[in-house]
Amino acid sequence: MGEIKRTQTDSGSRSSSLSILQDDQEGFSPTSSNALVLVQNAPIVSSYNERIRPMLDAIDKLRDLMVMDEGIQLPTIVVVGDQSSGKSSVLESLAGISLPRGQGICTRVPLVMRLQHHSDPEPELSLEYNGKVEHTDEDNISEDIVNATNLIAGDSKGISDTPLTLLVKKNGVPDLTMVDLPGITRVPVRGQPENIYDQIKDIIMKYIKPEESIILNVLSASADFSTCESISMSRSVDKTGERTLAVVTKVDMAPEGLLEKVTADDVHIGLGYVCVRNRIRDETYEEARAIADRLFETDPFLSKIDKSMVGIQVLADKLVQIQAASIARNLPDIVKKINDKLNSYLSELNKMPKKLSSVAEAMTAVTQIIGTSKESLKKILVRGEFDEFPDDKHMHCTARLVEMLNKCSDQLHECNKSDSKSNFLLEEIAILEEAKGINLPNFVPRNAFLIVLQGKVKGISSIPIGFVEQVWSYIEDVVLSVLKRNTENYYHVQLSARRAGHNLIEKKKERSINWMTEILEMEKLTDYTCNPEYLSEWHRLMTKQETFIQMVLRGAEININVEGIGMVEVGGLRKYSQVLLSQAFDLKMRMTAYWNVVLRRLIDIMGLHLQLSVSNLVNKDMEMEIMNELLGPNHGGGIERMLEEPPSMAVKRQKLIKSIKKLKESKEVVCKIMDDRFTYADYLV
Ligand SMILES: Nc1nc2c(ncn2[C@@H]2O[C@H](COP(=O)(O)OP(=O)(O)OP(=O)(O)O)[C@@H](O)[C@H]2O)c(=O)[nH]1
Repeated sequence: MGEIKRTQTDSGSRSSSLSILQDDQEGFSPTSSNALVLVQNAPIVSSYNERIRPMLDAIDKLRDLMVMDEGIQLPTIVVVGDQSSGKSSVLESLAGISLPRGQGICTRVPLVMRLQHHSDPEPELSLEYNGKVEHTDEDNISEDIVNATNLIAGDSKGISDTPLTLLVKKNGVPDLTMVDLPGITRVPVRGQPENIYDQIKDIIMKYIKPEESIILNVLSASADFSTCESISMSRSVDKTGERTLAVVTKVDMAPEGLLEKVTADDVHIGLGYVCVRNRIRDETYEEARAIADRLFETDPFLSKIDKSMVGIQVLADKLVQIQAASIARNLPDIVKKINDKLNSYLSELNKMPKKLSSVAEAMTAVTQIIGTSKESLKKILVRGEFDEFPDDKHMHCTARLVEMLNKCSDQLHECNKSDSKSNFLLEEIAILEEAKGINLPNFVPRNAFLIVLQGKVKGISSIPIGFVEQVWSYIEDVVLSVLKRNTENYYHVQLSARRAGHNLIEKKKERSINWMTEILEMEKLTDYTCNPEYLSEWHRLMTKQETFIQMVLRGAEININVEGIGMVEVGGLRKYSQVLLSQAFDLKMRMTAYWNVVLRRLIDIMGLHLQLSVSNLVNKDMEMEIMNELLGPNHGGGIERMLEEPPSMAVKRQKLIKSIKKLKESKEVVCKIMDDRFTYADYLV
């Protein structure tokens, strides 16, 4: 049995170092399962180990917490190599335990191997996968790994990227965490999918891409390194090789020329080469170690290789140092990333709406939503304050509404002017001729005036109706967008508010159209105004009547400028009698004076109606409609439904809570070691 050699330190402690030696011959028991043994170290080495261990433990804890899922990469030694290059054999030698070995694909899932030295002579081994922990021992570990792999990746030769963690607590092992990955193969064997190469490559790339990863490239001595797939993969992510270390296995099978190969370093391995001869077949670790040592001492080719480049101990030392340096280098950044992520998730969670847990809370939320929406709408629709939407001109409502009203007014006035200048008085004459009766000739018949008036009102009626429709569709737009903004966090209220908003505006629009139609009917029915402007304007216009008629009858002019109308053609009027022309002129001037009054009356009243409707909408109708939508008999249960979060929101909240929990635990882990007064730079190599 190999033994662990210890001596008392000055302080009497029995702490172990990383120094790994092969058992010497004296006192060596061949039954030992340990390939590596520890000797008591100088205090400086020992303290180095004691300081590194907490950092490694912290990183391992972060790995267990799956902090990598949050996009925080951890320093990891990743073991890659072409199929059967000897990856598992190297790990076995480092751990002193049996792993599944053999020809063809053995490693089919990422195997996270955590080696931890512990003082108890009894090793403790456990496997963790799919959220469970299984305890095992050295005799069964190989078989248990195979079984666990089968459970994760299936019984055939398929692979999976679900990791399997093997924790080895054993006296004398170096404190190392490494991930063994499936070996690269181009040709699928029976039971393997056609794209096996791509699958393996994807897993390997995922692990070796992060800058924090150290690549342990396992190369068979007999292989041409430059054609190894694992070399081309590692070089694709680490061009200079600064984070790649090469282990050359099977040196016993191809010793010749190996020295030249590793010294030439054609493939740019920045962290250097270590040549090893692994345990094969049923050799014990001790036998294997002795054979390896002898080989590097006596083989004519291998003995020429510098001793700092051969043997498992050298590999263990290098790995521990590289690992420590990598952790020390990356730890501050990891701490920062954990803090940054945690803060950003916390603020995201805080920004999310509070999850409603009772009807009272839901009612309060609805009241708040309605209150806020009312205030916003009062500001933009009634008071003309647009500080909530400074850059969105569409929401500067009072300005937009008055523009619509002005446009409507322009259209109405344009329509009035459209009386053809060439048909001047002809329409009036035609109506007068049909409205004549047995009565005195110098009275303008009222029915003739009403006929002209009705025609004119009919002619413009589509303009105010169009205006009403345009205004309400604009208000609907504004109201729905304010409601949407204020209900964003309450899915069901948003739906109800939207429905309520739409229904309400439809009702208001219908009322306005009915009202407008009634106004137009009123205008058609009666010619009335108490506005004195009508009479004064008519009088003013009538002062030109005599002159106009004389000019027409004289026949000297074809075009005459008529006050209030402009230039008109009069050639066709000469044939009519003076009485008829006088009546027609009178009728025209009455209508001109009165029409101005009608148009102003329409525009004024449209403006006032609009203000009243908007004010009612904002101050009472909207609240009533939304409440009715949420609580009314047809849509009961609306408030209860508010207690359910929309699925997307619930998923997001759960995800955030989970990530925050993970990051808080991670923060605790790193805080603990940051508190210990390490100077991390001390560990940089
Ligand atoms: N002669 C000799 N054989 C070795 C050495 N290292 C490994 N082998 C043998 O090579 C074969 C493959 O070794 P593994 O350790 O299973 O290789 P692997 O890279 O882990 O294999 P996969 O994970 O399946 O790709 C086994 O039969 C080992 O015994 C060595 O140094 N010398």
